[in-house]
Amino acid sequence: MQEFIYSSLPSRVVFGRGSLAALGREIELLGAGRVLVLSTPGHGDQAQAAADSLGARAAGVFAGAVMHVPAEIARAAGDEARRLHADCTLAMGGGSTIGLAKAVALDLGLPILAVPTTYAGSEMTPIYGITEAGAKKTGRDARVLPRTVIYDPDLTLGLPAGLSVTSGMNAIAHAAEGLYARDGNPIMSLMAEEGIRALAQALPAIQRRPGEIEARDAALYGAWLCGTVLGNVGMALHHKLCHVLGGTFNLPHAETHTVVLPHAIAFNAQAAPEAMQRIRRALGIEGSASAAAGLFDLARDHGAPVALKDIGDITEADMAKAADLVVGAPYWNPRPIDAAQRAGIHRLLLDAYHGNRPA
Ligand SMILES: NC(=O)c1ccc[n+]([C@@H]2O[C@H](COP(=O)([O-])OP(=O)(O)OC[C@H]3O[C@@H](n4cnc5c(N)ncnc54)[C@H](O)[C@@H]3O)[C@@H](O)[C@H]2O)c1
Ligand SMILES: O=C(O)CCC(=O)CC(=O)O
Repeated sequence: MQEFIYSSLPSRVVFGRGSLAALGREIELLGAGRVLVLSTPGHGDQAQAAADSLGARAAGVFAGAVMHVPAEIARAAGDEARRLHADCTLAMGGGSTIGLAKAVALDLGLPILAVPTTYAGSEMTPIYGITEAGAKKTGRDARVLPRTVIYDPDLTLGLPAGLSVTSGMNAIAHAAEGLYARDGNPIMSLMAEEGIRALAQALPAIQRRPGEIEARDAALYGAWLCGTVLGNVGMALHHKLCHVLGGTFNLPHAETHTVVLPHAIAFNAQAAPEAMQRIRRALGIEGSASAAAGLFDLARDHGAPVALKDIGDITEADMAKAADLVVGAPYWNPRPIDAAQRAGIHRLLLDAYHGNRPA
């Protein structure tokens, strides 16, 4: 057995169909009396309904969350929280909304109650990301970890099939990198493998029938596990690539993870054989396909994009700039990233750009 250190993060999870009904009780347990409800612009009505259900404990609604948390939006939400004398935020939505709550927590120390409606996993992590002047800055801070998370699969029934698959792949990416994290441990590996298995089984069912609650339930369970892994152990090359592509080239988050993951896994395959075995097992691969090819097939066969050129305003020439940014400030990786790897990273990005299936 490898040597390891295991410490768990303090958060309370309420899971199950209809669990949003426990919102009032959970806010009361947090001792909050002036809750600012956050959402994206498209979900202002849902946020308002949650605020209405809280009655006098609600201070207001800020429905301005935007992907990758632009710094000016974070400042505007913080100003609104100050103006309303908020003592807590309720983040109802995907990673963008939860990310905005985290930016407010970083600024004002307000506790977060998160109600995730995608599979991105941010609700289980003390990781924040804020984008300013074309660069995404990420960090870890205990203040941004949501205190309470309500997982209600009913709220995910309206998530379109396409976004469900890419968001699920985003979650799978957290677990896949957790399997070879520098600070990995056996508990996180168990969670990672189970999280990938749950999502790999649920996503095809959701794509066939987006309204099937059993599959939604399993996907949210998988997202919880994968998010927990991301929160507890370090990220590596795959996340670095996605942070550069999202922060600098404004590519959509979940789609970028979906396209890049097979290529990052292929790049790391020889350096992390046990992780590859676990990913293959979790994906249910019986033949000779690699973990990387299995992930590519899971995305391609269920309607998700597999090429960067198809998901945003980005050119083949941008891949060289992205490679420079990744190599210039790398995250730890099982296959170390230094200047000598630049050509390999550039090749990886070109494969992702064109949507080539990894061997
Ligand atoms: N810090 C972390 O640990 C962490 C982890 C994962 C992702 N993130 C961040 O999260 C962001 C991406 O989050 P995301 O992929 O969840 O996307 P998102 O939150 O931007 O949501 C995507 C779109 O789907 C809509 N939506 C959300 N839930 C819905 C539902 N149930 N039904 C219908 N529509 C719904 C949203 O309104 C939005 O328009 C990125 O900024 C990323 O960096 C952070
Ligand atoms: O933008 C953030 O909040 C960081 C995102 C992160 O670390 C996980 C991810 O890329 O999905």
